[in-house]
Amino acid sequence: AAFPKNFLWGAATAAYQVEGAHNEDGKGLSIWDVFSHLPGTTYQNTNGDVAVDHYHRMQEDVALMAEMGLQSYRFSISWPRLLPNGRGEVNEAGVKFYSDLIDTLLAHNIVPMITLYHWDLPQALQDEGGWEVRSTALAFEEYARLCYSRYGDRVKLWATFNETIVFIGHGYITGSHPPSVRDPARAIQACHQVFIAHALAVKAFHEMNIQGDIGFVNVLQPHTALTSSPEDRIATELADAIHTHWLYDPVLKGHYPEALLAQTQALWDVPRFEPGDDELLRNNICDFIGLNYYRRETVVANPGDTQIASNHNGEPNSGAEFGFKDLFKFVRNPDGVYTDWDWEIWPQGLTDGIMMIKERYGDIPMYITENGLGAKDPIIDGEIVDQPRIDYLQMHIDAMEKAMAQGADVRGYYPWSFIDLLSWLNGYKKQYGFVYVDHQQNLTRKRKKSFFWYQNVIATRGQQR
Ligand SMILES: C[C@@]1(C(=O)O)OC[C@H]2O[C@@H](O)[C@H](O)[C@@H](O)[C@H]2O1
Repeated sequence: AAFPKNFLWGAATAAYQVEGAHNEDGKGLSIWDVFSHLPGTTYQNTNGDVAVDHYHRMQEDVALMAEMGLQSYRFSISWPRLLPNGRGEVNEAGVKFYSDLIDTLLAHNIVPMITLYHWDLPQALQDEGGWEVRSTALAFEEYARLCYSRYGDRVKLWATFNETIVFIGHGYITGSHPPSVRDPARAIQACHQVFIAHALAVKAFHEMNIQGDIGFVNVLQPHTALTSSPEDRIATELADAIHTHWLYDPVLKGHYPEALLAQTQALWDVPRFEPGDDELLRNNICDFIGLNYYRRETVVANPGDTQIASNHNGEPNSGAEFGFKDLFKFVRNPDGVYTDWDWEIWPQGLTDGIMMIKERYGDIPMYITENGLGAKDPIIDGEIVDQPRIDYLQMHIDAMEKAMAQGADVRGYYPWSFIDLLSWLNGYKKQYGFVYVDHQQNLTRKRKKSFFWYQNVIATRGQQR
């Protein structure tokens, strides 16, 4: 099945990982600006102070996107760049940066897709309690309304949050992300406030009559039991319930999965609802779902403690799998093929995952908002020969096409990432980009082999790959 004419061939980034200029032109600090400066929190003490300096090189970077023929670009807005204190006073220089980015994209016929929250909460709001308190959700609505009012005339594709499982899971369960809490009950309550923030932003989107679509971006993570034992099968069902049903149902069905909700409220009396929360969730369903696919996980029952997997490089495996005490944990599939960061390469999981979402949520429009290979790319005679990335992406485009042939309404593909960027915990060794950044040469950009490969995929609308 050829890809439809209006299918969007894109690529993705996130503000904290590319922009730098962490305290320039009036920007406030985010929790990542603060956390990454704490000793030992990130690999090699890397941080986003400069990142790959996209803030000062935006025109050059968009020109590279245009040269590639990119039809869409998914980026996130740094909340504290617009609202240094999280709410109230607007930093007009920050508003202008994204307005210029949007105008430059449109001038090159590149469709912008905005992610409002890609983990960089204003530190000022964290100081008030962060995602655990309702006032942060209200501040998020104010921030969303500001973005709609300033960019809603030109941007048609909006997503509220990126990967709750990562910023809540690592922020409140493993503690490897800010605010470094390890308490599942607090995690569930924080996650509830995020769902409310999302619903308030969707409600505002409708009230302001913004022309376009608004959605949510989650990790798409199929689970396979290591053995057919009852324990492993139950553990796998629990992994599906927590990683998929709990995180997708509130934004696609408008409520939590009942059985699991009863368990969390019996166990920890969370999530605690405020009056009106039910209606907010029920009345603000997404127009689309963004799916970030990287890997499948193999599951066993977990008699032990919560674990954090790390890769065999010994680095903290950002986005690392974690087990839930006495519930389930992820283990290596003995027959699996793995990346250097211990993520199983399993393209069939993209087909299966898309069809699982279609099965559970019906004909919801979907975008593959992230998919990519994190690797240390080979450099041969000065050329970045990232053939493993080309092979990975080609297999996953095939897998996506298979799901579309089975009737899934997939509307775009955004490989992670347009350009090599700062990995939250893994510094710069873990590269994902079509464009290389030379940290020994003042962050000079260099086209990788995959840049030209993807240029041709786009030019042939997916026929050649
Ligand atoms: C944890 C990790 C990684 O570093 O590999 O997973 C894949 C990708 O997901 C994105 O949402 C993050 O913004 C980006 O930094 C990457 O993060």
